[in-house]
Amino acid sequence: MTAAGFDGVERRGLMFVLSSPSGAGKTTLSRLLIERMPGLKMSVSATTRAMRPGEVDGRDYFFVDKPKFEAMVAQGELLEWATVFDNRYGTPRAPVEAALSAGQDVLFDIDWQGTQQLREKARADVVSVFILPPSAADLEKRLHTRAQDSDEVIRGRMSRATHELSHWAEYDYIVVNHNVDDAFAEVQSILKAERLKRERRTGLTEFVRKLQRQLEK
Ligand SMILES: Nc1ncnc2c1ncn2[C@@H]1O[C@H](COP(=O)(O)OP(=O)(O)OP(=O)(O)O)[C@@H](O)[C@H]1O
Ligand SMILES: Nc1nc2c(ncn2[C@@H]2O[C@H](COP(=O)(O)O)[C@@H](O)[C@H]2O)c(=O)[nH]1
Repeated sequence: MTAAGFDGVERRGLMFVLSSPSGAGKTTLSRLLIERMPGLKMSVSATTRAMRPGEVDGRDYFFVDKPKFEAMVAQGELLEWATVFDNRYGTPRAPVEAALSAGQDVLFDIDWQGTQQLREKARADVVSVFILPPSAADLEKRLHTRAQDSDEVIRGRMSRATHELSHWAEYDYIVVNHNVDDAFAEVQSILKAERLKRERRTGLTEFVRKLQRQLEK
């Protein structure tokens, strides 16, 4: 689970988690992170929810039916899973383990239940960020502007937002998504700083020893 960092110091890969009430901007920020941060791989979840217009199976989600999802759970194929808005969502284990072993960081767009499960499994390697919308009105507007869910689905997501919000204090960082550029810059800074944390830079001792040997010459 180690990778050469950009500066040549080996480090452990990390699991970078974004959570928020539906519509606050996780998907938007995740896409930007994947585009602009080398060494970061998106975890593609499995879900039983219906595909939205424009979504692609295997890119946005693995769309599966309930029996298939239950089989994945039974066979231990999911690192975490939860029921959200009456649908099941879960993180396939194998791609995450493969990415971490290959020295990549992994990005998760999952809810608070999944985040709790990841934390229980790998506390030291999970960095979690909760995204807040600037206001309830903005949140509702964003869900409508996205234009991918029915009014009934949007009402359901808005009524669940309070419960989602109640988990904000479990997260390492809180970002208010007023505008995408600023929120992206903040999330990017968090990832950059976490990549530099001493505890996960397993190659530091060796790196510093080498420096000392050079200095002693
Ligand atoms: N800062 C922002 N200002 C205005 N609109 C935004 C902002 N961030 C995201 N949006 C828009 O809000 C909508 C919802 O964003 P997005 O799909 O990223 O939310 P999400 O948190 O991933 O939602 P879900 O949990 O339902 O998947 C999208 O149409 C997106 O373009
Ligand atoms: N615990 C998990 N939650 C997940 C996963 N994949 C997505 N999600 C969360 O579900 C809701 C709804 O997503 P949507 O795409 O239907 O709008 C959102 O909060 C996601 O973060 C997962 O694998 N595990």
